[in-house]
Amino acid sequence: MKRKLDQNDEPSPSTSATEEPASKESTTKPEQQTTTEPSFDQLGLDPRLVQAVAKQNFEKPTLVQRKAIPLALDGQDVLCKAKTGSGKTAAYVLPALSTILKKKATDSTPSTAALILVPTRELADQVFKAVQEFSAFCTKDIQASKLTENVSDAVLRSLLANVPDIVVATPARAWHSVDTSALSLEKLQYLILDEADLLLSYGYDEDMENLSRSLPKGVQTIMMSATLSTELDTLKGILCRNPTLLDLKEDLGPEDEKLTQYYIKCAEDDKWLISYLIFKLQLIKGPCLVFVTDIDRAYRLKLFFEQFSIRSCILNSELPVNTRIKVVEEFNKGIYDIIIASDEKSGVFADKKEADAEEEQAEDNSKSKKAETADGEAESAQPKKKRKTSKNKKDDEYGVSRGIDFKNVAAVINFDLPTSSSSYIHRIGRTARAGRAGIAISFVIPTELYGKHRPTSIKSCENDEKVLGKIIKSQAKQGRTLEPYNLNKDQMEAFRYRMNDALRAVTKVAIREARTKELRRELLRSETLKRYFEENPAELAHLRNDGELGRAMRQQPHLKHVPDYLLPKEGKNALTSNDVGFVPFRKEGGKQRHKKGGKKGGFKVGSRKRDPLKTFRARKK
Ligand SMILES: Nc1ncnc2c1ncn2[C@@H]1O[C@H](COP(=O)(O)OP(=O)(O)OP(=O)(O)O)[C@@H](O)[C@H]1O
Repeated sequence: MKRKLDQNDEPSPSTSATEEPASKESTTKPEQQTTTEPSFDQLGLDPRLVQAVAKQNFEKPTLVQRKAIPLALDGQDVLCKAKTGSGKTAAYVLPALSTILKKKATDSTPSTAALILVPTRELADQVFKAVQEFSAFCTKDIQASKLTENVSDAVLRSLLANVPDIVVATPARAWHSVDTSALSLEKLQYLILDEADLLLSYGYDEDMENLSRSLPKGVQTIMMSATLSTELDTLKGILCRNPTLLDLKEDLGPEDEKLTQYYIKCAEDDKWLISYLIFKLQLIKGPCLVFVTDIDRAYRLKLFFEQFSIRSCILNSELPVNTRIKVVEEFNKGIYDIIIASDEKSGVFADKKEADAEEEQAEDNSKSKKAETADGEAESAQPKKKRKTSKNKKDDEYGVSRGIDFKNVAAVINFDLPTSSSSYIHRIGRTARAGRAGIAISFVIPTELYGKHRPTSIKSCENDEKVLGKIIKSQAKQGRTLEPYNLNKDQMEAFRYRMNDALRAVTKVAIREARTKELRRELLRSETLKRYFEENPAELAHLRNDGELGRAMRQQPHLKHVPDYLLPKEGKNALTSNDVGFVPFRKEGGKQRHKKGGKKGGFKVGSRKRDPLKTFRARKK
């Protein structure tokens, strides 16, 4: 009989494949956790790891950690679905490290015991850092390597010469290392696939198949993701695994929800106007991630913002991986407040017409399989589907909406709506992480307004309304809602000519120039090219002198300031009768909001009472 685990159940080897804990005691509400929930030192982990976890200030294991760690330590294959930002990394790194330490206590022969595969280089970097942090008290016993750079085979061999216990890599780099005999998987005990459902979408099909043929028998497999897709069935087929499914749904009440989601239906050019207002008038303060469809769009928005003196930085697949990692690090340190990320991979799922239908199908399939497994029947191995090589192979190993742990993101803004509900889940998952609050605002172009403003129209938004419908449906399954975000159109109008002025200045030439300028800067910084430039100084000089900044963009200094006369004098009640998600342009009575202690007011996201969008303080320059 199918057995349901509740929050206090310890998973055991006989655990059924299903997991519907409907837990309120999730990571988002640690204070509600009952005393019967295990602490880190009760999970069976090596004490040195528990010490490292304490050093990270992790007070209690999150739901996914409580459920997955015992199963993994017990030697089971696990396929785990848990929400974004719920702590999946520790849930697989800790048991892998613990198993290695246990083995090392009796056998010190060097061997690579764990391979962690991730879809992007940024994620590899992040996971590698997590491995280092968790092994901080056993550095003598744990050697880890990260394989992301396109280095020569000789360098690769030297990197792996010390036979690291744990390797973090993208499937392509992992397979290349195995293929060139730099890495041996003979003694592998653990295979971990993070963002598992994405590995095939990123075009790693062949690499995964090749790797699967190099795995020794009996390797334990852990697959983690925040969304399930049919790709996972294919992966299970490739790896011939029959994992226990942990489908962790955190059944939070509305009062527990830390993520507030809004959508704004507006015309194509209104997006630019509203975004300008949001940032210039500081309707949102704190670190923001702005997602757009492609690289040109990102530079266009950046140049548009620059004219209003709104500083932002860019993240895209064209930038070298080290630059991308640096951008994320600097954002996490608070150096930048706005990242404009082109989520080129959001089309991964959209490429397939029935993406969301497939996703739902996958969930249904897993449910029926859960029932089978729970009844004690062995789940039949998936018939190997003919796997097409993904169109996205040409893409770099880049991804920003999946897995990257941006810290303290106040808001995610879908300037361009993604084209599938899965992409939406991962994008908004960059905020409200680890129990923190956050908001998501998505622009939606109504069908009748699509293509009406050619200069700002973009193909990916053609079906925004349809996609919004799917998003609302998929969020409703998690008990979440999206609310319309109401703006007073009349008040916005006063700013329209400024928006148009700025938009007109951002020509195609200006965008191209900005794009090349950024690449040029990265080339000049490149360590790899240092030697080349030493030998070819003329080329270096040429690169340095090739183009001045902003040459192609008309400079309009007057746009940098917001004149007082543009700001409405009335309070918010005079502006609208609708109070939901309303953006007041000036606080009632014209007084500015100050925090206790006399500091200038900001907002705290996630609380209705302190809705960031309701506590605006206009910046007058
Ligand atoms: N037990 C814990 N207590 C407090 N913070 C935690 C705990 N576990 C993880 N975190 C923090 O939560 C954040 C999110 O963790 P992580 O990146 O592992 O989430 P994730 O589930 O893998 O997210 P995604 O699906 O987006 O990849 C990290 O900053 C991490 O340090």
